[in-house]
Amino acid sequence: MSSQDRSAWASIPWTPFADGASDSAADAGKTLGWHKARVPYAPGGVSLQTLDVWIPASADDDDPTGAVPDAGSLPSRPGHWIVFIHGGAWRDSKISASSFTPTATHLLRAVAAGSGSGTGAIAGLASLNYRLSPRSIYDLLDSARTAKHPDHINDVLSGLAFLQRLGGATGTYVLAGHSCGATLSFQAVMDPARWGLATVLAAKPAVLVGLNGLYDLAGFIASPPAKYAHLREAYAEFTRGAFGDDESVWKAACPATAESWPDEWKEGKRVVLVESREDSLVPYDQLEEMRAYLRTNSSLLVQEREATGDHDDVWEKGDRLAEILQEVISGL
Ligand SMILES: N[C@@H](CC(=O)c1ccccc1NC=O)C(=O)O
Repeated sequence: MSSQDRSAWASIPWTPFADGASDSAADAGKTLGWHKARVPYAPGGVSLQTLDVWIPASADDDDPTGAVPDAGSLPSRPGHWIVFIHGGAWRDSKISASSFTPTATHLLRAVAAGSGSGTGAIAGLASLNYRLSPRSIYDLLDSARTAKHPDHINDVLSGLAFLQRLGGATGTYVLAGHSCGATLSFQAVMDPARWGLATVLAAKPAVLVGLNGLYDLAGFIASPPAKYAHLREAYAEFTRGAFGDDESVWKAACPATAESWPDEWKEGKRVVLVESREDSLVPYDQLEEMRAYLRTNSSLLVQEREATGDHDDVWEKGDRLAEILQEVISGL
């Protein structure tokens, strides 16, 4: 860890993470853990090159007078890390790392209730921001919103590497991503040289969890399923916005069309694909294509889990996502 890493980490204090929405009045306001919001992970970086971290309260922290962890420390807990990458078509500034908050609440509540200890223990949670592509010309005035592939994946890898230098997300950890965040999760286990990058991770994740993911943009744009045909222009617009006009770049970047990448993921154990049949923005076909690719091109264990509701419900509610992540963690 460099002194630059140390001061970036220490620049954000730990704050108590309280149970804001517990059904049980007795639990409301209970400290579930400690939270750091928007920690800068890139030296001299912009507002979106930041990450959030949550650490479960330990038994010692139950004392209401228990001291807040030192801003320079990353308290160590037994168990596994989960890292989340949000979606929003590489451009929606209303969606950020904080979209993991409902899920983090459910997970840390389970830890506090004792159902998340032992084999299913959680060492920490992280959620990454990354620079976005412009949605309109006005966004070009904001240096956090002028990203073009591979800037998004570059930021994701930089955030992960930073967290690992601090001692988080080491060992056997889980990387989960929603929508274009699922695309980014799969890109994160490919050789960074594919993107002309040299970012070194201490370890890649052992499990990927793709939620309502985008896995083949060129295929969707060429022939969208009938019920989603009205979205073709929207897909073409955000795909060009993120990757440019060259279709071969889209194919090389998407995990269901990029060639023979599973060989580059030595740590890979398992892929969990989650999709809702009620998703009005991403068709189930994307999951099916990803599953077929993995069955043909890898010996990874591929599992499918259903979610309900529309595209964003899975992270807006967070209960089903927490359940899936707990199941994944207890299988490690
Ligand atoms: N609200 C988004 C739309 C969006 O996120 C989206 C639309 C269609 C398919 C996938 C999407 N998001 C994936 O990250 C936007 O502003 O473009």
